Amino acid sequence: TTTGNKSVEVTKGINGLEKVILRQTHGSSVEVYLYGAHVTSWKNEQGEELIFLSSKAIFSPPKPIRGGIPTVFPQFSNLGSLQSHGFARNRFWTIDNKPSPDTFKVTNGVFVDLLLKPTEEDLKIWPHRFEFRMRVTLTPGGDLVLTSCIRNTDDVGKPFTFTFAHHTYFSVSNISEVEVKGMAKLDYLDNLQNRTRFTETKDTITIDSEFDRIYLSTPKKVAVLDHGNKRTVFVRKDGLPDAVVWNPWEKKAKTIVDLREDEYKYMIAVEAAAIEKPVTLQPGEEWKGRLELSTRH
Ligand SMILES: O=P(O)(O)OC[C@H]1O[C@H](O)[C@H](O)[C@@H](O)[C@@H]1O
Repeated sequence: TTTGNKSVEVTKGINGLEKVILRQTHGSSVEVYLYGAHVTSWKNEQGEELIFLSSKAIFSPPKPIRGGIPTVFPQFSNLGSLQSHGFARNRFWTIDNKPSPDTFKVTNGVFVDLLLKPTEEDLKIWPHRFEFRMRVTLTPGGDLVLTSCIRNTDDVGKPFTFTFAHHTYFSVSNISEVEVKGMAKLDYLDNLQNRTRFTETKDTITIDSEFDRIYLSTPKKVAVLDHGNKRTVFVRKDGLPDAVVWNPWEKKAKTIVDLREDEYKYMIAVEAAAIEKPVTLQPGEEWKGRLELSTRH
């Protein structure tokens, strides 16, 4: 355990892209790139990396960063006419130094507030004015919390509808050592079978081939156990009823240019999402979502 001061540092990351480093007194840290509001690192107090980042990740716009926590908005996957997973993950966000005080609850963690607003170019592909604020917090105990607030700022009276995911890639010792708990008896849409709906029969999910499912209306708490390094990450979520579980496995991994061939073994994506029931916002309305990742409880 290292001790130091808690801090927020804005610095240059890979390829000169700006990133923010959050540090807590007991040694935990988080890194988030302004490009995509993309978390690329979360370390516990022992300095262990909890988030998977591809060794072949391309930090070069417009390519989204492979690994970390991409922000999927306003469209999950190909469920619409936009590019896969929408555009929030490959836009430059800004640091919001003055979020309105009622946007996020006061916390005693270290945090940074990020903001995305559509450009005129964005409005051509998705004609809706919005403000997407995301607060990235590292709590005193080393938990990572992402709080999102999306507001319809359209003044001509048009609602809009979106799907959403925090596409979290967890770092694991080996995929064969991993269990995901919390999906027992839930319905899911299988992305590998045209999103056909099934009901989960197993209490615990283990993965030994390509896996790509949207579990529907899951509990607020899901656990990702890694027996290889005796670590469990607890995923807590609010406003994000669904959970995507994804591993490309060997064959699909070979088709992903920014993933090393064997790296599918060292990752699992467990994504807090709102997919089955898209969110609609009337002008002036806002939506809030929350994801909390913890190794302690
Ligand atoms: O390659 P990307 O566009 O980043 O998508 C990566 C993956 O994201 C989600 O987990 C989807 O369920 C998968 O079908 C998709 O392959």
